[in-house]
Amino acid sequence: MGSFMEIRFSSGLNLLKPWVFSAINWGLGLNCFCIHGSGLGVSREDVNANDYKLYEEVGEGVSATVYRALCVPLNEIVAIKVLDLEKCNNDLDGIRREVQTMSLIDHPNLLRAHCSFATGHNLWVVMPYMAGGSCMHIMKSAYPEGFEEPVIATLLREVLKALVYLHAHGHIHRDVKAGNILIDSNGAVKLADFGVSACMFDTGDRQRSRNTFVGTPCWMAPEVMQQLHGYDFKADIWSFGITALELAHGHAPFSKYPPMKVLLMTLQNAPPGLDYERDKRFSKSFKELVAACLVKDPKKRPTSEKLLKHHFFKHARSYDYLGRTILDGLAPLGERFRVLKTKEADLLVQNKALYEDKEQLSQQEYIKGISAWNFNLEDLKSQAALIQDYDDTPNAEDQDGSIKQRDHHDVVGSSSEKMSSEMASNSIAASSQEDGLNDLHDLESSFASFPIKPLQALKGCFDIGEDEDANGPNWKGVMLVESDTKSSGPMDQDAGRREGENSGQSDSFTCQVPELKKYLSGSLIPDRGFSPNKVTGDGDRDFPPLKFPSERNYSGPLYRQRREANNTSSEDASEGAVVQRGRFKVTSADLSPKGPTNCTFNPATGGSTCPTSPNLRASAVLPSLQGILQQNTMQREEIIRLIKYLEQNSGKLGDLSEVGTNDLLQIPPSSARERELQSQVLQLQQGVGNLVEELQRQKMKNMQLEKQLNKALANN
Ligand SMILES: Nc1ncnc2c1ncn2[C@@H]1O[C@H](COP(=O)(O)OP(=O)(O)OP(=O)(O)O)[C@@H](O)[C@H]1O
Repeated sequence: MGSFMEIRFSSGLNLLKPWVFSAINWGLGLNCFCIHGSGLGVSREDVNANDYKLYEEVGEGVSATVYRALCVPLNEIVAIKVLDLEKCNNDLDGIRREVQTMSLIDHPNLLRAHCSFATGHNLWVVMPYMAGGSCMHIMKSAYPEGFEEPVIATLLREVLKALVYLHAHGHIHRDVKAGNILIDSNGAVKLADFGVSACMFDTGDRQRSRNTFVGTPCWMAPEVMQQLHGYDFKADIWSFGITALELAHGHAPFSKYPPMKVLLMTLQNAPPGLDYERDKRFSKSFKELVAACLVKDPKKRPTSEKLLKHHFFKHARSYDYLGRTILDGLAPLGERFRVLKTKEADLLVQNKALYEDKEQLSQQEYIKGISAWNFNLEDLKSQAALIQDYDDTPNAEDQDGSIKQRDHHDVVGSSSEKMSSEMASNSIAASSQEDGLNDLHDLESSFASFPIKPLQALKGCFDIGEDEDANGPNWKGVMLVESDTKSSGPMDQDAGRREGENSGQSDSFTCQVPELKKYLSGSLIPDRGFSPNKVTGDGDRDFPPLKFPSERNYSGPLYRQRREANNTSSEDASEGAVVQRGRFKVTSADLSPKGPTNCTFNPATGGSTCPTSPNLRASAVLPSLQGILQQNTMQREEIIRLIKYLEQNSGKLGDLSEVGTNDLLQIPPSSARERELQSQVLQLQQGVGNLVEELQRQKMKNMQLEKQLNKALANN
């Protein structure tokens, strides 16, 4: 740990108002953290606010404002980060960590604090003034489409040197992003913001903090999001890779999506990367570097030390190159910051109708790329509720070189559009709601049983990170309420990376539907009565599993509407496709003309293997076709009977199919049994939906056969 020293606060003071607590520790007991031999060249134990003259604002974070300032005794320009301790609520540990780390680090590529002290309910952190500002601000002001490769190589190499140092000292930065890469007037690069950094050697609470969400969603490594096994310094390598993409495109991948969607996309999709076609302007070595960092399995990511030796860094220049290129002609930092702030304020006004209070703040913070975005459960629930089916192709879009206009303005605009359209769809589902905000609240309350670890909960409904194994899809029943929060599958999707990128796939979420063995083979009516337990079972199966792509199992009416709308899916209707649902298997080959003979109908399976031909004789075809028709009619009747049966046997099921899953979830389950029953009812509901879908499919098939029949009759 070298010079890293530990400064502890008295835990007995925790009940005090945070800023009082901090002022005591910063202002009295520990005074200020002064750096001996710092850039200011002095050691002062008695610094206070009177020694500084604050000038204009040059930056803003979630709980801090940064000013250009003059250190009067030394007549030197500095930056002062003013943290409002009242706003920080209980995150004193984070502040302490930041100040502590900033005071103790000693590396030319890390922003070191000169000193810090409490004044009123603020904490002032005095640091070197980085006149160029952050890379994010520079891009927003002058390079909305990102930097050229030599600039990126130069910036990244400096950042990597900082990471090598931090990692060697057992620290994880946890918030590597363009907004935290600062440049001084000469082009020197420093990684800043240790507000969420963590020490690998920590124990107790601090160790536990590595099992929490920390960072900014777009830059956050999958293992950080997952909260399963904790994470280590490799999380910084992922963020470093995302930062590389950010510097290349002017925005981070997925930056236009709401936070929850970003989390899910990061977990579910192939890792983002530079596209060999669309990002032609970048070298192969850059693409390789990004690909090496953005591997989902942290163990497969290189260390910062190894990465520093990557041949991509041969493109790097000395830092004064940055001064001559990207800083050249830029307005003073304060002025740039003011312009950007005005833009943001205008957009806030425009979007006021869409966002209110917390939601607005949260969304805006997220859009600004502020670290430690508020990941509280309520926010996550509402974000999750706003997620729509994956009908878009985020990867393709994010990697599309043609869509690189994301300055702040555009990002806010697109997000708000998305939010509004998502709210609109949800309000269709919840018909009684008057506006988008009400929708949001209602949707939030509908997540009464949303488990504490949201992403693990989502495993239950989105099958996060679990690939289908070689033997077929993972065939877990949907258990929204009682989902197994422990299970996790292999996260490494490297193999699929290139396919994902090239096809622009969206990697739709899939909801696994429960087993319906009894109803998809043999009689449609269960012979030993209907037992919900059987449905949830995971026993032997003699039929191919069903998957409903892009469906949320908790969206009530919306879910049903979507499925109904999809009933005429191309899968079933298209010629040449193999349609396989339980015992029904129809191929285009089966329907195509083959010859006058071999016309068979298997009443046991109901499957058609009956060829047709212009020369076919009606006498040969008709009995089979009539048989099929009859079979379909029977099946239809059976399905209807089954629906009635289910309605009778599960009491409220008839009502449930009307009210939707959301309403179900609004009733807080008081016992484990109740929860179990609730999840069984959900499964039953899905079973019914499943059967209805099957019925529709049969209808379609019927129609096709009728057509064939008519055609055959006409030919004869
Ligand atoms: N020493 C500095 N010199 C010049 N500008 C700075 C300096 N430190 C910070 N800034 C500017 O202020 C912004 C906010 O600072 P900082 O990131 O430290 O605050 P924060 O509250 O931790 O923000 P966040 O959590 O969003 O990263 C930075 O993005 C940068 O543009």
